Amino acid sequence: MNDELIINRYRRYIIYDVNLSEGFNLRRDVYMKLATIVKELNEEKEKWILVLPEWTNVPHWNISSEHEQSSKRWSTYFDINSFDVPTVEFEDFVKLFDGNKVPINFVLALEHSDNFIEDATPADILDIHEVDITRNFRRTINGTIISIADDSLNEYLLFERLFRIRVDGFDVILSKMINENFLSGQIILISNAEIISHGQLADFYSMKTRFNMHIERSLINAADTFRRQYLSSYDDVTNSLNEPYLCIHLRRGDFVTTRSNRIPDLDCAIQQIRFGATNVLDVRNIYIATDAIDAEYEYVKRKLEGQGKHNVYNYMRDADKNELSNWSPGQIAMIDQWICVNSELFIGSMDSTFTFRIQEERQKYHYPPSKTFNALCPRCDQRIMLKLCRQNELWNINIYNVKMGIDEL
Ligand SMILES: C[C@@H]1O[C@H](OP(=O)(O)OP(=O)(O)OC[C@H]2O[C@@H](n3cnc4c(=O)[nH]c(N)nc43)[C@H](O)[C@@H]2O)[C@@H](O)[C@H](O)[C@@H]1O
Repeated sequence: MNDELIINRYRRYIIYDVNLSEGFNLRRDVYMKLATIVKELNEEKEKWILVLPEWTNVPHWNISSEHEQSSKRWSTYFDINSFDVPTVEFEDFVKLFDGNKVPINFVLALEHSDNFIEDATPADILDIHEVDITRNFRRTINGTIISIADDSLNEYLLFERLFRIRVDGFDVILSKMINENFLSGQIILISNAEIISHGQLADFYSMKTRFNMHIERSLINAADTFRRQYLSSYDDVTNSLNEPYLCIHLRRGDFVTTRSNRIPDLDCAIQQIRFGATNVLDVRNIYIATDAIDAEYEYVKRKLEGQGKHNVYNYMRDADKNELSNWSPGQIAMIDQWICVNSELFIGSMDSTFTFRIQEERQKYHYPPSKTFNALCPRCDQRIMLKLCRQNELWNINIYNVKMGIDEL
């Protein structure tokens, strides 16, 4: 970090929070939107620093007390020095204020507008209006004021002025709005930041942001060690022991009930995985990243290994128990992701942001789209598969994200 951006309480800061029901991988996406805003703002004279919100109350994570503190920090999952905007972790930011609450000059509380405007301009931002902070923030039992998306911020922040902003606004519009209306503030909180749309998904800023978001080194090392040990996968592809492997992201958990029409049942998944490992790749090793319960995972493994042609692995089930105790659920999820990033062929789960982040990482390392943007088809009924999955007969590499410029198989 150059001198100009040295973190101190006199610089300008953007803090944001996200609806707490959003999971880890969607929140990662929200960071990318905020990073784009900060980059836009930093094209002007002022230098803004992005405060990285703590990973608190992440759904699906059951954090043990041993990992509680570290699991909140971004540096536990990412090499934050690789980020291409100036950032500070929330915990470190708060420390700059010597135990006092941090004064937030403006809270910009985002709300969805009724009309989504495809080509919105700053003039299309509806209803920027100031509201009485005491009436619009809920009060806790002891009378203090809490923020809109994340109650826990109340402990550290002191809110001065609140604006409700009804917008389906793109990242670029928000940076213009801040420049035009809120530059008198030194610290701004954008609440419910998940509402911001990616205005420039394919443009230089956000692709660069994505590509500069490197996974934390010790997680990569753990994944790489596992790859070598169990999957015979080496970064040096000239190594004579190197073998390709298939990676599946088999999303179960809440998707079994909330998205049952978007994921296959286990037998249908097994059918597709077997086809991928035998007909598409002809590989021995299959890695399954999954949030499945043990009984489901064991069933899939038993069926796939039953014919004696394939071996199935999963970090949480196969890694050394001492090593496993080092990691929290979020870190194990990142290890799973990195193993999938490095597979010869990846097949994910529809609608899962966990899958999307793997696909983006693979793009970064130039894996062919045809081996990256695939998802398990929800049904194995041949008629439906033909309709949904664009591939012949039984197999179905589903070109999932055509917008990303995917080639045909
Ligand atoms: C539609 C939305 O989808 C969102 O899920 P989705 O995008 O898959 O992705 P995430 O929001 O990250 O939530 C998935 C979480 O479940 C765990 N998980 C899922 N798949 C795996 C896996 O393969 N390995 C490991 N180790 N962990 C996994 C992990 O903790 C991860 O952060 C949900 O968070 C929302 O509640 C909502 O349902």
